[in-house]
Formats: sequence, C-alpha cells, structure tokens
Amino acid sequence: MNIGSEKVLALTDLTMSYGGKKVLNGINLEVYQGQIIGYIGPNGAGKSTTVKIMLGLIDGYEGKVEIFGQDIAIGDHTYKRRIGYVPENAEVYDNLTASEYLTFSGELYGLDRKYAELKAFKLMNQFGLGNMYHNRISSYSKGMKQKVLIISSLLHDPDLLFLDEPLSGLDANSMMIIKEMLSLLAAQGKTIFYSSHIMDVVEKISSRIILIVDGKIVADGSFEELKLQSKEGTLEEIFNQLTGFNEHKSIAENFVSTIRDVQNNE
Ligand SMILES: Nc1ncnc2c1ncn2[C@@H]1O[C@H](COP(=O)(O)OP(=O)(O)OP(=O)(O)O)[C@@H](O)[C@H]1O
Repeated sequence: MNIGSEKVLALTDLTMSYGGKKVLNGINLEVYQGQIIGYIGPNGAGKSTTVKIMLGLIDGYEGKVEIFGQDIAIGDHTYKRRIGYVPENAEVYDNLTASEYLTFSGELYGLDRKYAELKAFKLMNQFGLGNMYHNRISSYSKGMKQKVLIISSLLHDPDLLFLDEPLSGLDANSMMIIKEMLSLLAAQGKTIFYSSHIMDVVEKISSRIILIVDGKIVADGSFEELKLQSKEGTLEEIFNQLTGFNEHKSIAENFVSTIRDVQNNE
C-alpha cells in the first residue's frame, strides 16, 4: 500500500458533553497515512478531549471514531497496539527506574521483555541518557522525564502517534532531534497527530493544520493554504485572526496594573 492512500483515522460527527456542557460540537475529520496533523486551538477548545476519545480513555461520546478502519466502540482493542501516546500531563512512575518503566510499558504493548529492555536502553543512550537508565525517574529533570515518555510512546514502533505538547521541557537541541525524527517517521508511513501551543513548531512540522475553536473545526489545510486564506504571515497571526483575538495588549496592561495595585496597597 502506498503512503497516503490508507485512511488511518476517521471522526464522524464527534460530539462530547461534560455535565450538559458541549465541549465537542460535531468534529468531522479524515486522516491519511503519513500525514503530520497539527491539531491546534485555544485553551479549552477540546483538543485533549478529542485525543483521549480516540485513545479509548474517555467514554460517553456521540458519533463515530474509526481507527485503522475499525469502529473503536465495537470493543476490539487490538488497534491500541499500533498506537503511541505522549500525554500532556504524564504520571510517570517516579519510583521506577527508566529501565523498569520502559520495559514494563514495552511489555504492555506486547514486546518481549529482553527485547524491550535492550531497545529502550539503545534509545535512552541515543538521547544521551544511557548512564541514567538504572536511576529512579524521580531523580530526572523535567526534560529527561519527557524523553522517557517519548521513548515509551515509540518503543513498539507504532503506526499512529498521538503527541500532546511533546516538546514540553526539552532544550533547543533535543527539540531539533524530535522534529527531525517526526518528519523521518512520517516519511516512512507513520501518521502523527500533534497537539501543541508552540505555533512556530506546528507551522514547520505539520503537513496539515487543523484549528478547533469551541469544539468545532474552523480551519483545515496546509500552512500555505491557511496563509493564502487568511492573508496573514505566520501561524501565530493566523491563529489570532481565526480565533478573533486582538486584545493581548489590553489584557496584559490590565493584568500588570492589577499586580501593581496590590503592591501599592501593601
Ligand atoms: N473531566 C472533565 N470534566 C468536566 N469538564 C472537562 C473535563 N475535561 C475537560 N473538560 C472541559 O472540556 C473542555 C475542553 O477541554 P480540553 O482539555 O479538551 O481542552 P484543550 O483544547 O486540550 O485545552 P488546553 O489547550 O488548555 O490543553 C474545557 O471546557 C474543559 O473545562
């Protein structure tokens, strides 16, 4: 099968409510093999909710979610073995060593224990963390923990990767490695669903950008297409325009003046 021909993901009229409040308002989306989707939107727009539904972590949605051609509501969870996930807020098991944690997560994805342990060590080494492999994760810095999460999501060579703010805490050099790695993986036919607020990174790595506002898709296209439509220069500017936001100066000024007020009253 040629890269780009397989429909990896399809959302049809996806709706989700929390306590009567609609947070997803009918998302329709088809994603094809090899695409890097930049899934962006304001805080609270519904990005993580969409991703968690696709991962089978949230129930109670309406509409249809198909992954690798299979409706996930049918109850056959084999699709999960072909998925990798870097969560926004991860509960890494701090008391475990990276070796224990990664071997364990590799086994959960069906890898042989010895194979998972050796592969995890190689990947840790390539990230410059080989000498930390047997140390407890509680002794790692934020960026080191993030690298462990990234390795954990990739150990089983997934076909579909969900990344929620994956560069969080990474230094500039490490970010370059991840960006390069994502484009290599996509070129080899992996599909990447990337959610982030770092607009210049999304602009550079995504083959397709999807903007959601209030649980609805308001833009869907390549960066070049969105640029043509909005006549703005950067993704940050396009984001501001499409979310109708031009108040950053006045909000910042009010914020600072409130802070100063408190100080003056002391
Ligand atoms: N467990 C929950 N219970 C009730 N409401 C929730 C729950 N999780 C999310 N929400 C609400 O759903 C909406 C969408 O949240 P979601 O986390 O999907 O947004 P997001 O686009 O990922 O935001 P951010 O950019 O801030 O991470 C928000 O209004 C949020 O308050």
